[in-house]
Amino acid sequence: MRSTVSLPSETRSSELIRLGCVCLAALGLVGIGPLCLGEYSVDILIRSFLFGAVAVTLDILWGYTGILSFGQSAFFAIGAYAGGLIFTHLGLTPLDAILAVGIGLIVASLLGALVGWLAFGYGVSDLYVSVATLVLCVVVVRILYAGGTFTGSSSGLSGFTTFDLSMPVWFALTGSFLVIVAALGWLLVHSDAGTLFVSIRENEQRARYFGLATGRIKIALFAAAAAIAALAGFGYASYTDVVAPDLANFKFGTAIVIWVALGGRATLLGPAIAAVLIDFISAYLSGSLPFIWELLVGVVFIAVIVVMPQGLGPGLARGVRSMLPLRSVAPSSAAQLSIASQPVITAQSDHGPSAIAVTALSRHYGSLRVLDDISFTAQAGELVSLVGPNGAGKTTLIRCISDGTERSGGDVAILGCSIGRLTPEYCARLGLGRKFQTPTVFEALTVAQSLRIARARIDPPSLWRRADTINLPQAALQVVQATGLAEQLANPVRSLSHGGKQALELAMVLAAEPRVLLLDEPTAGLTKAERRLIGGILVDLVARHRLCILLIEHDLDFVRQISSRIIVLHQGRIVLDGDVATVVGSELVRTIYAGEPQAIGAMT
Ligand SMILES: Nc1ncnc2c1ncn2[C@@H]1O[C@H](COP(=O)(O)OP(=O)(O)OP(=O)(O)O)[C@@H](O)[C@H]1O
Repeated sequence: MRSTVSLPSETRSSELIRLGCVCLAALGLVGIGPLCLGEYSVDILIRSFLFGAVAVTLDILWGYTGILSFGQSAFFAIGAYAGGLIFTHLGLTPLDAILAVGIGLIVASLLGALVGWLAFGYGVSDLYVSVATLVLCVVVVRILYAGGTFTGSSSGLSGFTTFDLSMPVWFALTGSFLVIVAALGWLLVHSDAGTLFVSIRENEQRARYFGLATGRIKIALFAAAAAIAALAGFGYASYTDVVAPDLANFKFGTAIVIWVALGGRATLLGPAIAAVLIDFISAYLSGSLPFIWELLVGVVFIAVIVVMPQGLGPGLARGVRSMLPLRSVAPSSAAQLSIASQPVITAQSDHGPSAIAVTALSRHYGSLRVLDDISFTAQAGELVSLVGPNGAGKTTLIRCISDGTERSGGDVAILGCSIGRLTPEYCARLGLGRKFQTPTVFEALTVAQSLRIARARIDPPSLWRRADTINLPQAALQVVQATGLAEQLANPVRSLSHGGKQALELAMVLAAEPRVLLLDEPTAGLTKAERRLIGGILVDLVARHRLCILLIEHDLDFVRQISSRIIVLHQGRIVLDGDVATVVGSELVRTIYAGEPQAIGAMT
């Protein structure tokens, strides 16, 4: 059975109305700006608006998705040089202009995809992304220097013929560009796809274990951000008719990072405003205080980071909210649960391939052999408990079953398919669900958003819409309802208790509709009643839906009540594999647990 969790939908429409009002107000300001401002201010702001748009792209990358890039300057320069080079060497026909925009967009997005592919390779730390983008800036600057008369080398290109537009028109064009980029960015980050970006920032590993190809998502996002930065760069070259290698410099790249940090990460509007204001003020200061203006900007940056580590945006937003009687977002209690009768977890045949088949599996860290010659199978309709003393290798075994890159030797097959060297997201796509030992959740998301992310592979998220319902399988809904999560759908996950997070992770794993479940101590931290309930749900999943569950538990009483079979692991080897009565009555198990009297008590 699949159930539908309905969420308050009026929130989205009121948000869209507010966005429309803000955009109209911003466009109004852009319209009247040249009438109120002096020529110098208009000149600076035309440039600042373009920088503001680039800051928005970096905020989506860094603030929302956790990708700290210093390379937006390089993409900005690529767009600028595409314009500069075409206008210098070819001319300014409409075809030339289209060619320049096209080349800028294509080169920037392809290079973005390439750098993303290199930077987001698995096993690579987040720091590598920042280093890779710094290197990108250096490489682009060196290429521009090496271009000789073609790129103008260190002097760049200037004085090329460009669009003959008045300052008010440029002001309207670049201002509207900023408003459009910010509005589209807002729609994106407030859509289900935006929630997916935040889930990657919060806990990429968890997202991957839901079968989400986070590397590909980040590459696509990085390439799109590169393209928009290039478009802004093209606008810059077209307006100023000057391009220089400094545009690609990591100094400019770092300035964009500072704008975002000052404006407030993951606020979108904050970085846009900060970029415009700082560039505008800097232009004035650099004229009147040529030797110390950079120092002043640095001091302000440090002061803001110390006083408001989250930047100016969130503080300003709080101030505005406290002054204006804005309607608050509908509370979680407004969410309704309804059930649609539709079979989702299909009953599995007992005659197919084994749900889990592990053959001669080994895992060693250097000379330390943690797992040795592990072989067993588990069928659909079996609840196999994996027990053993601390350090026996239970978690390592689950890791090797759910991630093809983990094991040192042997083979693992899920539902008849060998996982080979598949990474967790592709193992998950074979029908595998994994719950981690400690609650592994998305702290900054709400309970409802977390459940939606767990379903993202099955119900792909929209790039601009936020769904007002979540389809959940019956088992996930049962966990949500029985553990009180249903009343906390709009609450942030970080506000949940340890037990609440445990229950949420289990509900998320079940929401992804796995056919093979790997559960590492799923009831740790739950109350006795909740444990009973979870036990009942697991038994039901196995009995009615013929799922296969491999469960690690230290509470052997719990194990005895729900298991159809028990595997005992000791010092990285399987020492016993049998039904509950055989294992409980085993002298060998008593000996293994000799140091743990409580466990023996529970087994007997
Ligand atoms: N990345 C690693 N590098 C080195 N040794 C590791 C690594 N991961 C696990 N080990 C070692 O492997 C052994 C088994 O660890 P594992 O966590 O699988 O045991 P466990 O049976 O799950 O224990 P527990 O019940 O306490 O969770 C331990 O001795 C541990 O120190």
